[in-house]
Amino acid sequence: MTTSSAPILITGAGQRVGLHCTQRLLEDGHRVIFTYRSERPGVQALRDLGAIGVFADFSSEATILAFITELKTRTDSLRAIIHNASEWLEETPGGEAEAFTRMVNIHMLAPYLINLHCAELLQHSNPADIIHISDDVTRKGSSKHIGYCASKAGLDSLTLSFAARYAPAIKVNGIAPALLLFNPDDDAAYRAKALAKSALGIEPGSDVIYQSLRYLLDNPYVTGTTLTVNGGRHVK
Ligand SMILES: NC(=O)C1=CN([C@@H]2O[C@H](COP(=O)(O)OP(=O)(O)OC[C@H]3O[C@@H](n4cnc5c(N)ncnc54)[C@H](OP(=O)(O)O)[C@@H]3O)[C@@H](O)[C@H]2O)C=CC1
Ligand SMILES: Nc1nc2c(c(=O)[nH]1)N=C([C@H](O)[C@@H](O)CO)CN2
Repeated sequence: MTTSSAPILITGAGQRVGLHCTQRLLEDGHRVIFTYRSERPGVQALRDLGAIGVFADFSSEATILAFITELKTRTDSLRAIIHNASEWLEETPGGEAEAFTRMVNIHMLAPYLINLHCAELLQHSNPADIIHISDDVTRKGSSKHIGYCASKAGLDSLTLSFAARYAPAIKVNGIAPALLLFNPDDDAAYRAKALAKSALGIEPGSDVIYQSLRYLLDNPYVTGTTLTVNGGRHVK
């Protein structure tokens, strides 16, 4: 399989899923530009592997536009754009509106503005892809992460709209995972409860997202689709 010389852009790749997928894409022979907000060991590890790290804070229109401007000084072409950056915030007393606004900006405004302003960078790639990392929770809602779920549902809508707008030049798809990786502070009771929610009952890790990315990048006949990667939560 020949890989395009144009780099893949992936957001929020300093840790966890984004870090793993970036490492796998580099192993596949892709060039990668990744964004980070915090300087983490994973950021330097990716630089050491030859990836280009660009600072980005997607919490406001101004900082999103500043990133787009900086990106265009680093490349004049892209093979794909993968929107992975995310915050998973619960409703907290007095902090609801601020958290809601942050997540709408990260999960909706950033993909929206980047897709609008950076589609031109994809024009010389064939195939060209935009991939939104969403969440299976949009299927039924979430009583504990109302704003998060709503913002991810908005991202699912962007998948449909941009797929229609950019076809046939650019494929636009989503991936909707359920539990992938626990967080360090998840206790045993939470872990058991989360595992019991799916038919397959496992913590799959990040590679199931890389495998989904690989499928979407390689398949010429899929657009406007959001892949469910949830261990069978919907049949439990
Ligand atoms: N982990 C899981 O089990 C699941 C994950 N998902 C989705 O999969 C994707 C990857 O998940 P995971 O790896 O756990 O994600 P993380 O929670 O680790 O977040 C990924 C990155 O997003 C970046 N980020 C957060 N806020 C901002 C911001 N305002 N501006 C720029 N970057 C920001 C962070 O960057 P930095 O560290 O540099 O600050 C962080 O490293 C996400 O979209 C998530 O919603 C969906 C379902 C389950
Ligand atoms: N940005 C993030 N989004 C999500 C995370 C995370 O750690 N960061 N984690 C989850 C949970 O694993 C959830 O799927 C468990 O039911 C959801 N989104």
